Amino acid sequence: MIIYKTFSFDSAHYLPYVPLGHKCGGMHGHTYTLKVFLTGTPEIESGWILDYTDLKNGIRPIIDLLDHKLLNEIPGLENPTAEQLSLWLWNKIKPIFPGLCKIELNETPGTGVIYEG
Ligand SMILES: Nc1nc2c(c(=O)[nH]1)N=C([C@H](O)[C@H](O)COP(=O)(O)OP(=O)(O)OP(=O)(O)O)CN2
Ligand SMILES: [Zn+2]
Repeated sequence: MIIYKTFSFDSAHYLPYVPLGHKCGGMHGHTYTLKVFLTGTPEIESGWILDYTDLKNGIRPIIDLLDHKLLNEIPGLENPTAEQLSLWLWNKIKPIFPGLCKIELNETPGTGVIYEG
């Protein structure tokens, strides 16, 4: 079974390696949406895989590293494409929640990345 929780954060970025004149070369912002998926078996006593509140409390400090920040200034995010941000998020979340099986990161409502490790 898989549970998930959705998070949102606002960040600025620019993409340093796009060709001259590309719209993403200049600084701009996105409201990112992150869905974190955990796989597991519901415990007999609680009936859940993990309390959503514990998931929220574990992910929140990671989101706080990104929210209202310039992503390019964060170590490991010097080229903050959605793909690189997904990898960065995976590497932060997996040690805390080993059941992590997928993340879905939307940069705009219609574009995003799905990463399954
Ligand atoms: N594979 C990727 N392509 C692009 C990325 C990325 O991270 N991975 N990022 C960008 C830029 O961040 C850009 O801000 C987003 O581009 P786009 O989706 O085109 O955004 P728009 O809001 O302009 O979308 P429209 O649907 O055209 O309005 C670019 N590419
Ligand atoms: Zn962008």
